[in-house]
Amino acid sequence: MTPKPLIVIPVKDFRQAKSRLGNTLSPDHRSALARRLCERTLGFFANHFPDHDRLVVTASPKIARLAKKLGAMVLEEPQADGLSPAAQRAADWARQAGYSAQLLVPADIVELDEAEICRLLKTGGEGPAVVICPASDGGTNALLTSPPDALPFRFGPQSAVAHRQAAQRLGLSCQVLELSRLRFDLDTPADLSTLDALIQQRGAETPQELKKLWNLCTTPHGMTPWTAWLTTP
Ligand SMILES: Nc1nc2c(ncn2[C@@H]2O[C@H](COP(=O)(O)OP(=O)(O)OP(=O)(O)O)[C@@H](O)[C@H]2O)c(=O)[nH]1
Ligand SMILES: O=C(O)[C@H](O)COP(=O)(O)O
Repeated sequence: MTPKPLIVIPVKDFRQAKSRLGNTLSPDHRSALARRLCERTLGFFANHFPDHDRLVVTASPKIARLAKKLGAMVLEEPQADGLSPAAQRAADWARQAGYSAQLLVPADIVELDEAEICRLLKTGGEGPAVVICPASDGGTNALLTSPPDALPFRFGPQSAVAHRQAAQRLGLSCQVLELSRLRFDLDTPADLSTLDALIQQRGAETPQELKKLWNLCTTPHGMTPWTAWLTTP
């Protein structure tokens, strides 16, 4: 058995990603944003958790190449059928490969924090267990399952509650861990406003990476893409 949890990162084709930003960002901006978020996620785990294997689940050959370049293994899915099927596919693979647990993290967290992930990985304990990290919108922004396929995946609206209920129905040890950085993923125009407010609030203390992320949402001319997008014939 491999004692360290497998880090599972599901990534759908960048051109299909961030559809909830479709009325705000142009397709090119959305794709570039999704790619940058994915690169940062893979780079974060490669740099801070090199002793944990990483597995990217994707149907995109382009993302598979990117994942391998950034040190991750790749589990190809025939098509993007949704986050829960992708998570289940990973859990089945992880179980068969001998991993005792898996930590699924979406590739759109704005600020991954090493101390938070260390705390998450230390939670859970022995035996079948689930640790849920809720997103600010009630989703699940990290899910630690031991064994990997300990429970059915219920990603979607209010999935943090759905996962807790599924764990309780199965009599699994279940902890809900609120982590302030991990709660914030970039899905909606309101999340873009939150990112902008975060940058304004931090001012000179703003990490360069956050500024780069924000710059990806604006045109070279400093206009916001929604202006450019709406005025594009
Ligand atoms: N492999 C795989 N990953 C997925 C799939 N659907 C979503 N994801 C990934 O799961 C994470 C959370 O995605 P969502 O926020 O639900 O989807 P999104 O594409 O980022 O945004 P929307 O298109 O607005 O739903 C991201 O890393 C996505 O790339 C899928 O069908 N297959
Ligand atoms: O809980 C979920 O379904 C995933 O984290 C995705 O949620 P999101 O679409 O709100 O990011």
